[in-house]
Amino acid sequence: MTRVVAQGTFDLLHPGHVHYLEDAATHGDELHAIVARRSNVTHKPEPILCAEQRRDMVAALDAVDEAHLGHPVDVFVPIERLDPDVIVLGFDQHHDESDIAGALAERGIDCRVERASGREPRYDDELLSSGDIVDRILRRRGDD
Ligand SMILES: Cc1cc2nc3c(=O)[nH]c(=O)nc-3n(C[C@H](O)[C@H](O)[C@H](O)COP(=O)(O)O)c2cc1C
Ligand SMILES: Nc1ncnc2c1ncn2[C@@H]1O[C@H](COP(=O)(O)OP(=O)(O)OP(=O)(O)O)[C@@H](O)[C@H]1O
Repeated sequence: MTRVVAQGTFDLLHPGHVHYLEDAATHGDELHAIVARRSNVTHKPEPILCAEQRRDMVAALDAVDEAHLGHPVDVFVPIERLDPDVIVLGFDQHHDESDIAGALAERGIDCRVERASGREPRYDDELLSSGDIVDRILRRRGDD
C-alpha cells in the first residue's frame, strides 16, 4: 500500500485543484490531502473560507481518501503521523523539493518528494486560480 500526501490551501475549489489531486492519487494507492491553516498561508492573500470548510470540500472529491486539517505551527507533524511514502507537490508550489527532502531526512521520515503536472485551461474563460476567481467577483460585483 503506497500512501501519498498532497497539500495546499484549496480555497474556492476549481478544476486545477481536482487535476492536482487526481494526478497525486496516481502516485500511489491511498491519497491523503492536508489543508493549510489560514495562519500558514503567508505567500498570498488569506483564504476566504475557513479551514474546516476547505477540508470538507477536498474530502468530498473522488481522488481523495482522507482530508486533514494542517497543523497550525509545525507542518511536519501531520507528515510524521501519516508516514507517507510519497509527497506530491503542486506544479507551481513555491516549496523546494530538496529542502523538503532534507527536513524529512532530519526527522527520519523515509518519503520521496515528487511534483504533479499542471492543467491547461480546456474552455474559453476557464478560471484555474482561486485568486483569479476572487478578482473576477470583485470586478463584476464592483460594477453593480
Ligand atoms: C509537506 C508539506 C506539509 C504541509 N503541512 C501543512 C500543515 O500541516 N499545516 C499547514 O497549515 N500548512 C501545511 N503546509 C503548507 C501549505 O500547504 C502550503 O505551504 C501553502 O500555504 C499552501 O500552498 P498553495 O500555494 O498551494 O495554496 C505543508 C506544506 C508541505 C510542503
Ligand atoms: N491549473 C492548475 N493545474 C494543476 N494544479 C493546480 C492548478 N491550479 C492550482 N493547482 C494546484 O492546486 C494546489 C492548491 O492550489 P492553491 O490552493 O494554491 O490554489 P490556487 O488556485 O493556485 O491559488 P491562487 O490562485 O490563490 O494562488 C497547488 O498545489 C496548485 O499547484
